[in-house]
Amino acid sequence: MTETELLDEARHAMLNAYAPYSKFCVGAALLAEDGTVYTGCNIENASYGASICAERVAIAGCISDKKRHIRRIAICSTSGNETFPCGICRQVMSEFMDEDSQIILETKDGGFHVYTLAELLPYSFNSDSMNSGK
Ligand SMILES: O=c1ccn([C@H]2C[C@H](O)[C@@H](CO)O2)c(=O)[nH]1
Ligand SMILES: [Zn+2]
Repeated sequence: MTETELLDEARHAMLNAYAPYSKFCVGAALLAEDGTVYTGCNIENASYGASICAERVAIAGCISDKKRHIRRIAICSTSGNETFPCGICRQVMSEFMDEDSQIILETKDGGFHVYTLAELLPYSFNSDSMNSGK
């Protein structure tokens, strides 16, 4: 599954976004350890704080299918430019992705830019943080 193929899946998932409040539609597609692709769209709520991002919807599908390792994730949105994942999504990604795993963002020209998780979330809090004092 290439970067472009994964972005195509994300773009397709974006069509299902439920975003009546922000009107900002996001799609995400991730590649699990076994090569399965999981997709997600943002799902908003009248109680705004109950909304969930596309990335976490995709991750929830993957984890509830008992795949615990994510190789890469692609994200696109109606902004037509790079949509960086929010802080909560970066933290959730860090639970299931390696520091050097790829986050693929669609760019304005229809291309993409690849970041590593470490670039987007340096010095992350993880399970090692809790064990380091023992
Ligand atoms: O990376 C992002 C950034 C924002 N959103 C959603 C949350 C909300 O529904 C809308 C506006 O913030 O976009 C995502 O799904 N992923
Ligand atoms: Zn998010």
